[in-house]
Amino acid sequence: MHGLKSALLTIWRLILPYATTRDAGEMTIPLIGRVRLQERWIGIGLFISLILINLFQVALNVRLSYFSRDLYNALQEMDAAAFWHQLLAVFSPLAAVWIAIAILEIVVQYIFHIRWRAWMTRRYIDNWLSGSAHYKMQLSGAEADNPDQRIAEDINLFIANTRTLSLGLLSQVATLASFAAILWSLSENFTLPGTDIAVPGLLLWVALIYAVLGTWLTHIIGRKLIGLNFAQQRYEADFRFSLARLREYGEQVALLSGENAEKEQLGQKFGRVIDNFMAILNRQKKLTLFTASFFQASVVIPYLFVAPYLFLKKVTLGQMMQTVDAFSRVQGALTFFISAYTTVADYKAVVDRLSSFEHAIDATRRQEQRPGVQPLLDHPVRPTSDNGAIVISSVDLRLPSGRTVLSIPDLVLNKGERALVTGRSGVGKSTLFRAIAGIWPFGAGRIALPKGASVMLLPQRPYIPIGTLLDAVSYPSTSDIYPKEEVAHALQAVHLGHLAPHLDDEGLWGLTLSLGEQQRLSVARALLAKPDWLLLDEATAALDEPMEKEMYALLAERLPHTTIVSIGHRSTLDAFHDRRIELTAAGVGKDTALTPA
Ligand SMILES: Nc1ncnc2c1ncn2[C@@H]1O[C@H](COP(=O)(O)OP(=O)(O)OP(=O)(O)O)[C@@H](O)[C@H]1O
Repeated sequence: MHGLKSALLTIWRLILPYATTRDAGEMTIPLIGRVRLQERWIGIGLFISLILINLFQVALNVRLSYFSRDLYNALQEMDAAAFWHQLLAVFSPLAAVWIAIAILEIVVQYIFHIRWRAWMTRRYIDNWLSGSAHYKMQLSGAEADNPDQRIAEDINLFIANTRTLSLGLLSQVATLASFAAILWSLSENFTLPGTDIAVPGLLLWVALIYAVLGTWLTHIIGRKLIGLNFAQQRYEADFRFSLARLREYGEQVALLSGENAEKEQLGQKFGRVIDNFMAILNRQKKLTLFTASFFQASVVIPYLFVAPYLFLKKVTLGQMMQTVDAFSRVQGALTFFISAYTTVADYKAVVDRLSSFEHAIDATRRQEQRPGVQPLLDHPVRPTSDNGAIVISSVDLRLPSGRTVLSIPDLVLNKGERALVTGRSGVGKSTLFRAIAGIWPFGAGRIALPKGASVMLLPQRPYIPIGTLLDAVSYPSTSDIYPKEEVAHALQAVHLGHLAPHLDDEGLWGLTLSLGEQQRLSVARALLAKPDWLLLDEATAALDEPMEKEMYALLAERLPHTTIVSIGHRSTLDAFHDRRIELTAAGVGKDTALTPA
């Protein structure tokens, strides 16, 4: 019981944000035109329409059950006129309304689904990306597996199942209420078969006992499916992700002839998919054996009870057929849970996956706000400096494990001064840059940035998004921000002018461009973005020395107001900087003034 309560609460928490959003929405309604309303009212309005449609369908079913009684009675009495009347004057208009309602239901269902999905997907993407939560989740180990699957698939399934199960339940309750009344009145005077013991509403009691027993047994047999379905989704997503990753790193795998290792790993991942699938099959087999027998038996039961009365001529054929129909409807409503068990099992898995994803994001944010330590990232407001410098005071950079990687008691990076940060590999240079950029959550201390200053970081291996070359060069801005000519000029400046005619070409640019070309493309991004601070983390390490020199000269010439701080190992970099700061395990080692060439 407690489990059910907490599951319902979790579902409610997932539904609530859409039901209470104040976001503006717009919708075109036939005959009325375009309406602007808060999105929640549109969603709630659509859902209420679905409820009404479902109730109307139940009412139609009740009406049809009387049609069926009258039709069979007409047949039994060989009354042709009554038969044709029932078929043409009663059934035909009911059937026409039935069809129209079915179409309306589909349309409303689809619109409701896509609107809720669009809203929820946007919200999840926002939450996942804001404050670099996607990255910090990975770092802190709070990451929920396969976030892509949760956003792309689980939201979709959650909405589809919430709709089918809630509306299904509602229409089954309505069916139960209306047909239970019919069943009661039809079997009001029944006696236990073969005896004179009167049991009013006998068939209703039979249906009730039978269904409660069936539902309980279904749950006992099927409950393992919930965990198995959860695992299945995870294994499928792991396997898919490995394939996608292999595609991305195809060249490295081919160069290292890593295909055998890949095959082995893919085989293992797919093996898990198969093993779990077989476990599901096993469980499903037992469940189906039970539910199928249960449903087959329930076809015969009403006949067993009513047929003796028909032969004694105590009920008409029409009454018997209506009783059979009512029994099966009541039975169907009561055993809704049984037929929907697999959906419920899937649903529970999806709900768990979405809520654990939300928890992981929340946990990451809470970690940033842990009391007791002066958080490195004063999220969402970062400390600012008044003198235009980046001021680092008492900073202790740690790893996710808690181990300190670098301590810097005091370091000021002055505006306009080109600084080169050096130090042995692994000393923590990149981690310091991450902390300055505001994405490294582990550690304590204070890093103050000039108020309102924009900071851009160019890593050694630039990220190239999937899309056109224009998308790649404009990144992190969108491709409509810069005029194309400006982008083409930036490409020319970094000696990639030959790519300018291909700005609109879609391609795997991250795979086709050499690392040096990608680094130059990254410099072009900086030329376009004109940040106040540019942090180059070995961002030109793949270039030959003359080209590297040219890139630094270009940045100095085109971005005279940008302060450059570089990380690098090459001694030739000294010539482009005013100051060299050497980091050591003990903190800042030598801090030397340089004379730029
Ligand atoms: N996400 C992470 N989880 C655990 N350890 C990490 C993580 N990122 C970095 N580290 C560790 O932190 C230390 C510092 O890494 P960092 O990348 O800052 O070094 P670096 O000085 O830039 O090295 P290099 O010159 O080789 O690029 C390394 O020992 C690295 O293994």
